[in-house]
Amino acid sequence: MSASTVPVGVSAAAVDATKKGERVPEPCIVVIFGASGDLTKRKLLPALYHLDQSGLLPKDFAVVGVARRDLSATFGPDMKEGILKGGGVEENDPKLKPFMDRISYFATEFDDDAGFDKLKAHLAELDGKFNTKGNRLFYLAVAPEFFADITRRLGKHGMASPEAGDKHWVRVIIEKPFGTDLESARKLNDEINDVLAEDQIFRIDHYLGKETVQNILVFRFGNGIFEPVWNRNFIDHVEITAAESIGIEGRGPFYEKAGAVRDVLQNHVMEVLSFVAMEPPDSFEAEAVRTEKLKVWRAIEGIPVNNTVRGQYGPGKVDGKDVVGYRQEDRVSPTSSTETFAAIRLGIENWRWAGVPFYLRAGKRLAKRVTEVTIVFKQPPLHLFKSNSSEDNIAPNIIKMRIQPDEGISLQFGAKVPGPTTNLAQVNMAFSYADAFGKSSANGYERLLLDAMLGDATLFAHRDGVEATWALFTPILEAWAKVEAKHFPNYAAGTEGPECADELLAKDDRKWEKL
Ligand SMILES: NC(=O)C1=CN([C@@H]2O[C@H](COP(=O)(O)OP(=O)(O)OC[C@H]3O[C@@H](n4cnc5c(N)ncnc54)[C@H](OP(=O)(O)O)[C@@H]3O)[C@@H](O)[C@H]2O)C=CC1
Ligand SMILES: O=C1O[C@H](COP(=O)(O)O)[C@@H](O)[C@H](O)[C@H]1O
Repeated sequence: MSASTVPVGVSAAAVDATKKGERVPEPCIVVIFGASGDLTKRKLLPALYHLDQSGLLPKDFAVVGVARRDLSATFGPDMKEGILKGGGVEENDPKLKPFMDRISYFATEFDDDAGFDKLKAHLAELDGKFNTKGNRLFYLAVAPEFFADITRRLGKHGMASPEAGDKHWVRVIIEKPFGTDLESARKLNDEINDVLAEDQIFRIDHYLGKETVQNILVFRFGNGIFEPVWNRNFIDHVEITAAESIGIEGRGPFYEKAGAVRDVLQNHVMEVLSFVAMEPPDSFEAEAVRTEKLKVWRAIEGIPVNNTVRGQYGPGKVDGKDVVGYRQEDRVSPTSSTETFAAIRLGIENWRWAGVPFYLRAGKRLAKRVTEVTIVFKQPPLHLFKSNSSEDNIAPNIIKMRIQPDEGISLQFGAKVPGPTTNLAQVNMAFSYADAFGKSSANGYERLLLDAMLGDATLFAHRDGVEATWALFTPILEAWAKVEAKHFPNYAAGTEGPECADELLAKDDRKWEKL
């Protein structure tokens, strides 16, 4: 298959590796708990389909969706619709029917022991039909309160480890949020480790599946020119933004308990931060990468609450349309104190980063969807040239790593304006993923599902890492919980966020990048 015929959603390199036999998983059944949910339909099934389309799934393979309602009649068509819409797939794609034929639905309550016994028997039957050899990848695409219970039941009903003497494997992918604070994360880790060995557990953060997030490591460690300046001697400060223009998309009960810190900052943004700040690992193996990430999180000094701000959106306009405020969203309290925006300033106390502030922000219903890392460099020691604009003289060099949308990397630098005087203006050198490699409809789950089937945990969270990030955010959440958010709502939907976020940077004489 040439690069131009690689199906959307999967990289040409992955397909090449498969052709060489390097990355084809063993036969297996993927069992998705929460199969009637939003995540399964919008992300997981399209991702599995992209893998199948590219020949990255084993020939002997099946998917079983598990949820409580009897959906046997509607599950197939419903999932097919998800694949067509979410996967950029044509209805007449010849690979669609054979893929759909390998998907089935199984109804049980998650606390029904008889249901789990029947599920075990059902999977054994499918092993016979699809030659899947007893290998299982369980995916817990369910609300966090079910993670421990389902795992316990898998153990109780003999599904958490391969049958005695078998060479087969059982792995479990667990969705986020992994706990709601340090104590609950520790408890959850203990409960899950009671049943599963650490190498069976795949705590997923779909940001790590994004090509542009992985590319942070490639940019830094796969090139010779960036790493020498990637430190406190050259970098003034770092900004990481995860801004969304969408609201809570009908997930009121979930979001009321979560908020921007638990939903995005503690996990997605901290994962990105670890890639930006970590030391080069000894190898690109799970243990080595996780060790370096953990060192970053552990080197972060406690974040004082006055280095944090929170916000909640009120009514406003997004993309020219009126939208309601958070407190008016379906199944949200009209007096809710849940933050839909959070920003923090933190410092990493190690040799590389001492004295360099990192500013992180995440929020919903902002002016634009943009996830981006901005590295702002120090000024040259002397300004020799005049600028065409008053701003340019003080404009620093900036590397922007755009995670989404318009994925790419740009470098801002000063250039001579053509003409008889030596004046300077800021220009951009830009790399665009779409221009270089073509557009992709991958959603981040393709790579992670494939890695889990292969038993490669490099891009998954380890228990120590989850606890280290919770240790940083738990005191903030506790402090916020003690003080009523009387100022909520404090930003209008469709804007740059609350004023207090600007004030956080103004204290340091800095400004956020405009969204
Ligand atoms: N949606 C997203 O974009 C993202 C979601 N996540 C995480 O993924 C997980 C799932 O999210 P999402 O798909 O949105 O959730 P949904 O609420 O859409 O789906 C929940 C699923 O769990 C099933 N379920 C709930 N209670 C029971 C029960 N007692 N017995 C059996 N089945 C039950 C539901 O089945 P039924 O329909 O039969 O009630 C449904 O299939 C969450 O942890 C979330 O944080 C992470 C990143 C993004
Ligand atoms: O985990 C989550 O992530 C999404 C944002 O993911 P993205 O890939 O679209 O950037 C967020 O909308 C959601 O609230 C959160 O649960």
